[in-house]
Amino acid sequence: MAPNLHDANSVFEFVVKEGNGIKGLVDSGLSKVPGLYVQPPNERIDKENAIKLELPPIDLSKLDGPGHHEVAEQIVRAAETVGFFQVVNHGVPLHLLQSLKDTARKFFGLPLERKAVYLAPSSIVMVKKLLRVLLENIGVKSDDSMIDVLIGKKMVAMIFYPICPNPDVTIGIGRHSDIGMLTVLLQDEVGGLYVKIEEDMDYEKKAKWIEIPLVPDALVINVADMLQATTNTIHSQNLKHFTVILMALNLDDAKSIYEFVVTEGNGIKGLVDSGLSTVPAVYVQPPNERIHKENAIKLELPPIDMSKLGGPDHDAVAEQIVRAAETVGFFQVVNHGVPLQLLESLKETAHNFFGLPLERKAVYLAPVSPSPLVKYGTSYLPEKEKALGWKDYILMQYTGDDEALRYWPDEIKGVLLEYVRCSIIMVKKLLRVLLENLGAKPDDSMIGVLTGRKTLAMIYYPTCPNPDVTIGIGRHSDIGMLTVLLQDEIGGLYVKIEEDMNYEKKAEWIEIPPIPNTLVINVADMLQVLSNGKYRSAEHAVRNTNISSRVSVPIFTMPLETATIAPLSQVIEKDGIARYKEFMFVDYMNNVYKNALNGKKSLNFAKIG
Ligand SMILES: O=C(O)CCC(=O)C(=O)O
Ligand SMILES: [Fe+2]
Repeated sequence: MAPNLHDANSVFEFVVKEGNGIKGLVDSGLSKVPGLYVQPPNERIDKENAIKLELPPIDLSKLDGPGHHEVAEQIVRAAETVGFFQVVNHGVPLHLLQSLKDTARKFFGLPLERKAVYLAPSSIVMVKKLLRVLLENIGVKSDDSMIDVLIGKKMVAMIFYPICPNPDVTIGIGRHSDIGMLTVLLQDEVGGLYVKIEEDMDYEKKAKWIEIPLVPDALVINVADMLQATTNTIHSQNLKHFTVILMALNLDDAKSIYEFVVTEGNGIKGLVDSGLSTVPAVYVQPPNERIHKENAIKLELPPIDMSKLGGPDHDAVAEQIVRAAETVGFFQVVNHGVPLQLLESLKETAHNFFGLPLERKAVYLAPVSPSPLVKYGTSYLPEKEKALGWKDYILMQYTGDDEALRYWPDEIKGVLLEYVRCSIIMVKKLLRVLLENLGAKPDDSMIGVLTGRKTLAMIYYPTCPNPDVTIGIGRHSDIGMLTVLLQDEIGGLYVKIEEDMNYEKKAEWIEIPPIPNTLVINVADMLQVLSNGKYRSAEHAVRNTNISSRVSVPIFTMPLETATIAPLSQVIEKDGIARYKEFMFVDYMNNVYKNALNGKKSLNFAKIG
């Protein structure tokens, strides 16, 4: 129902209370602005009284080079005079600016609950640089923590100015200054942003306004109240306001979600933090990929006591390990040699890491990571997966302590190194038991080759508003030898039941329940191949929950890339047939990594027949 345009109450009700906005008003087909929107003459902007800002855009790329002083001087001059300037080569990707404008237009056509906003990390980096220059100029040595305080609060907005039938009498936003430190603004190609000329601005012409002209690819920066105050009273402690460019996130637009989550590296955590209440369509799994809790039973195998290996109960414990590897392919271990205190720190460290500001994690995104050993991301192969997984991760290759200390993120490397050191001892013991049972006589060098490659991960599964339709990690088997997994108390790890598993009940999944102080161990593909299929590299997946976020910390032990893998001769002899061919591990790995996760299809590469 369109409002009666002569009745201010009815207009107010329609635009403000019902939330139709000015857009709703324009869409209802009005030809003249309602009285409520007519500004008193002195609040209007007369275009005749305006001049254009003549300051050329400032090239921020020069800030890090020999031109630093000159550019810094330009920034300072602009901040001291007009208080507005424009920047190019600002580090915010240009395609992002375009998609921001596109999304902004679509955005206002969407129902309210489908709107979410996020900060482009690159814009924060730029603001920090500008602020540093401006503070240095007034003699303030700013450190990271001071800058973080000054821009601790970030507000984003997206503003839509509908076409106006009488632009001479209306105002989009009335005269004001911004309250924060610095404002970053992206304007589109329509124009209309004016700065009021003050007497001390030294403009010859008797103009009232300076128009900020349109410069392609530029961002507009303006000094806000706190920076003006800061230049006088820098020690004041309550300076925490700052406004920054926003990015609009259209939750129905798969491309925009992908850019936000994957390309910019906000991850699912960023998505959840932006306050969404339903899962975007790209995360909704086809029904047959979901885990139905009703179809699951709990693993009833008690945890295996690793401390008994080598003692009088050795054979009984070895037997438990072998049985578990032959049946479910998953088991849990206690007295595993990894200090319990370390398990707690690992979980806490994982939560802390994913809680870091985006800039600290996004440096490890694959295209920019300082080392191929470290990779931060969300789905493993997002460009190939039909529906994306509801998780974020950081992956690290272990190639030795020195490289780990040098390249792994500072916040996590200490605990992870200790974890891999203690775990590998246990993995080697398990492997020895499992290989000896097959009739092999594994020496240290064989065990060394088979576990030569180690990949660690910290995985973060954010709370999910619709856990019944998403998947944290889709069905897959691990590719290496044995996986060690620390899971927290939330649960969600499920193993797929196969026909030959001999479960009486008609269940589809076995849940691996969290048990304090234990580690989960599972057989991976290479061990299935070596055993000629005797040990089961089980298909597994992770379900999300809407109760809490979950973390897990796996170590994937694998053969060296150059290792030749084939069923052990002792087993072939006994079986009378080889079920898998001989191949180099690197070829197997490359084949898996080029495809999206797909149950146990990975093993087809090695199958004979
Ligand atoms: O997080 C988990 O519980 C399992 C993770 C997993 O299966 C994997 O990363 O391969
Ligand atoms: Fe796995």
